Amino acid sequence: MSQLSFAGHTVIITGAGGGLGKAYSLFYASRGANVVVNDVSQAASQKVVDEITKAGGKAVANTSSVADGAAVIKTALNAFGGVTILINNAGILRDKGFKNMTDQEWDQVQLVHLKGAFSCTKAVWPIFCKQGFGRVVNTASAAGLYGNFGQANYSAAKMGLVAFTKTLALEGARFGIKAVVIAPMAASAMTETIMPPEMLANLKPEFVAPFVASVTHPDGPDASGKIFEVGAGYVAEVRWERSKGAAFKTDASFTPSAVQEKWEQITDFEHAEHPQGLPDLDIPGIFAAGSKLSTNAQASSEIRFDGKTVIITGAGAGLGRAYALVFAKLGANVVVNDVNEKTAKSVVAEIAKAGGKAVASIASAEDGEGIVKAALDAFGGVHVLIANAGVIRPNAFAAMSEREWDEVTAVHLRATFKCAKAVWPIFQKQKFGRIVTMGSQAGIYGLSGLANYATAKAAVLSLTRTLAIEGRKYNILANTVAPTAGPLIGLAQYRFSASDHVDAIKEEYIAPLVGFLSSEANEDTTGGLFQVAAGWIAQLRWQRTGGYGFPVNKPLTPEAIISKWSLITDFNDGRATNPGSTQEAFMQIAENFGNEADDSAGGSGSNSSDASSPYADPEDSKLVAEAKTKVEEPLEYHYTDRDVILYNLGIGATEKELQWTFEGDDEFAAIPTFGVIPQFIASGGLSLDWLPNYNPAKLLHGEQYLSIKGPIPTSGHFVNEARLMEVLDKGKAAAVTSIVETKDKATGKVIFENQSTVFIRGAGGFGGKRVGKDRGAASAANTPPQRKPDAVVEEKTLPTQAALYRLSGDYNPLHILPEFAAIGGFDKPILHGLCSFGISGKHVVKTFGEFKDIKVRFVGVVYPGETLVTEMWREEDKVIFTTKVKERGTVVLAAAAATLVNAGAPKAKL
Ligand SMILES: CCCCCCC[C@@H](O)CC(=O)SCCNC(=O)CCNC(=O)[C@H](O)C(C)(C)COP(=O)(O)OP(=O)(O)OC[C@H]1O[C@@H](n2cnc3c(N)ncnc32)[C@H](O)[C@@H]1OP(=O)(O)O
Repeated sequence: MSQLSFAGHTVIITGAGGGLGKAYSLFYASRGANVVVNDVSQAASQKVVDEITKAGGKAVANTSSVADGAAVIKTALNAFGGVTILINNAGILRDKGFKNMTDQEWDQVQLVHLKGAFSCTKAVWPIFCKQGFGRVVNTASAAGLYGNFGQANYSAAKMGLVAFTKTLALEGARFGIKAVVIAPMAASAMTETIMPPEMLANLKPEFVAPFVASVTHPDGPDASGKIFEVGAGYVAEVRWERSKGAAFKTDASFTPSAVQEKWEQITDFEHAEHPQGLPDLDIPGIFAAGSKLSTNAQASSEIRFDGKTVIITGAGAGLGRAYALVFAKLGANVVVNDVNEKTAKSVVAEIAKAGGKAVASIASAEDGEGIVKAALDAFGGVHVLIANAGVIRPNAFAAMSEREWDEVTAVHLRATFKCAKAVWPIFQKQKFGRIVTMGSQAGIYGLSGLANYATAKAAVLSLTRTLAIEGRKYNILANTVAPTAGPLIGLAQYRFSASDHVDAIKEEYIAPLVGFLSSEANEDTTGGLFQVAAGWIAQLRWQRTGGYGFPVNKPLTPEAIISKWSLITDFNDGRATNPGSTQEAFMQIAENFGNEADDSAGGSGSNSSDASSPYADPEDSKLVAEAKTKVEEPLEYHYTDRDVILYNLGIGATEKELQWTFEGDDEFAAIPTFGVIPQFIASGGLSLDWLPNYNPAKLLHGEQYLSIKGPIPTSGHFVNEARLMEVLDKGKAAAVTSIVETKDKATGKVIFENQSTVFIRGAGGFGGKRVGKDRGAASAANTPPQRKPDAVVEEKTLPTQAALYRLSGDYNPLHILPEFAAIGGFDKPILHGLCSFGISGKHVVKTFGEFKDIKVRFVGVVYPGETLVTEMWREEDKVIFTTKVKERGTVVLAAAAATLVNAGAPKAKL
């Protein structure tokens, strides 16, 4: 297709001074658009504007807060006379564990993300409606979709924007307005801490901008109301998936215990459905089917709440009242919160009359502390929070006032936050707590006329998910229930006119689910979202298409995205998944790291120089020959006693071995295998992304050879010179050997030579040679002789061994991050090859004395905590050895040997 042009369009991009916003600005400008670069930083926005104008584009800066949308839009009107596209991108982070999150940290995040998107969209809306064209892109996040530890505020805001977008799409359709929401994955503070730089390079904002351009162009695909995850060249669509659920007879046997009894059926996704909007339920049909069922079976022990105190906000009427009555009937002490004193007190009286225990708490639901105090004063504790309070201020988005927006978000969202905050320390301390929050179908699917309500309800959902994540280890379980009940909400959602249906949407049909989720009988359901109506309960989860991974070594374009649209949006091709957490979602994106186009090999040649490599080989393919010519900058390594001790400890030296762990010892020294440490930044940093299908998670250390050419100082300043030495094509895998010379910076004397081979699974098949050259001791087969070993040393590694060893410089997440290890194909993080190498090398030193070189092949993985058994055979000046894992009886180090310094004087200090 021909290049999409944005000539004649004016695009407003908020938060455009850096990162994604900047990438969007540059991209739109490069395609002919007028760009308004909004950022509160004058310097940052002006810099982007300058960059655009210098390149011949058109842009102006705006520095207003996004909460003042009118001021942002005014700049577009003044400079360009109109606006056609709005990208709500501005955002801030105030990450904090929930326990320590302040009101201010909560409010600031909501202000920028939610109120900012509302305000800017409100300001463009009448213009879009009038001109019959408009595009809005809102920025969510994986944290919003799945919840994320330490981001209760951010997750909530981001998920709020999902339902906001869906509602805009519904309301905008008849005006030619389309709204799309993306969850971009781009390099951020979060990923920086867990990803090596070569992985971060995959998360460039330039992989997101073309997607945004594609869905905002008038000729782009219709993605209105849809959700996409975008990053690292990977694009996939996300939608809700709902279990078929379970039906109940709506008589007195519809209890929390009846819900427990059918839990498996409720959460069975075998015949899942994919409703995309409202009305999605045949409420009268569901109700009629339920009434034909026989009495509901009950779980073996009845769910009761004796001795438990339950806070219910907004409990003076409707759903809250129904919950209060059920909890009281089941033995709970109930705190009936409501702003309306009369109704709250009448519910308390109703409970008392039936022999139950309840007190009223007359307060705004935002007064979490006050409500909790009422519970403590009356009952001395609190165990369950049902965050139910809500108001409804329906209005078309075009007419919705700021006040209507603020009131709804305050009562639904801020109040839920405040009440959860108030119960949290109590729940944490007593290691028990149940939280049920109220979602809504409007929050799931969006709903015309309820932009404020839908947004707040979706935000509550992700706040709850984050509470579930953070609360799990304290036995605090948090779930969201999306009820269809009550004349107000139920009828608003289903637009029933006939009063016949009022029976089907009774509030008491929601309470049994809320009761089960709040009970001790619920031992592990947390972070869930349930739809419930008229005697039917189902669970929802996300479903994501298999998506499409674009090559990461080529600039991504909107045209390329459009050409793969059917793959990006196909939920039925057998590749769809159900990510359940931000980490899982990220793993799928990370699989695209290293996805390179075949024709890229040796591509622009920008990395190569004409200099030939000392390791050039006529049998090398062009790809390998070019890679070998690259000359790396020398890398310095500076270390002290402390680094030596840390390394020695990392390979199992003990407090009794003072020569290795106490800098004041007369014989204080590095264990000789320390020689692999100074060079690691150089060999480990060699770029391998020129290999086809290179994926760092699939890299394993294959072999190591270390030659010690001078005494090892206990502190020093070295320089490393690294080269690519050999690249072998092992069919499915590539084996790449580098050589590094480590010299003393002051004297230039070579101290160590290392040859390291890495084995990259899935990166073979590029047509290189298969068998390497004889590299002497570095590639020797070192077959053990046919006799029993001369010495055997056994050592149990620590479960924390990899966590400790990595501090010596190999921060590869494979050794610490379960998600990353999973991408590599392992159940859990594995031990560094060089850690096992060091431990076995230490066994050789302790048994036979110092060595001047050592070589191993890593033939099996070791898990931290396993026992290593080094079997050694003395053969003249060599010690040949094999290392096994005792627990599994597998060989992990083979073809291994060390050449002794003083072959005549074996030292047996075991
Ligand atoms: C300091 C420098 C930078 C280093 C960066 C390192 C970063 C670190 O953080 C990473 C790590 O520490 S990873 C942990 C340590 N390593 C391991 O645990 C790997 C253990 N080994 C294995 O799993 C397999 O042997 C495995 C997977 C390696 C091979 O198993 P298979 O695929 O079953 O191989 P196989 O069929 O037996 O052989 C295929 C061809 O490959 C050659 N080969 C096998 N093992 C090799 C190895 N370890 N190293 C090099 N080549 C190896 C075989 O000879 C065979 O070649 P050919 O087909 O020509 O005969």
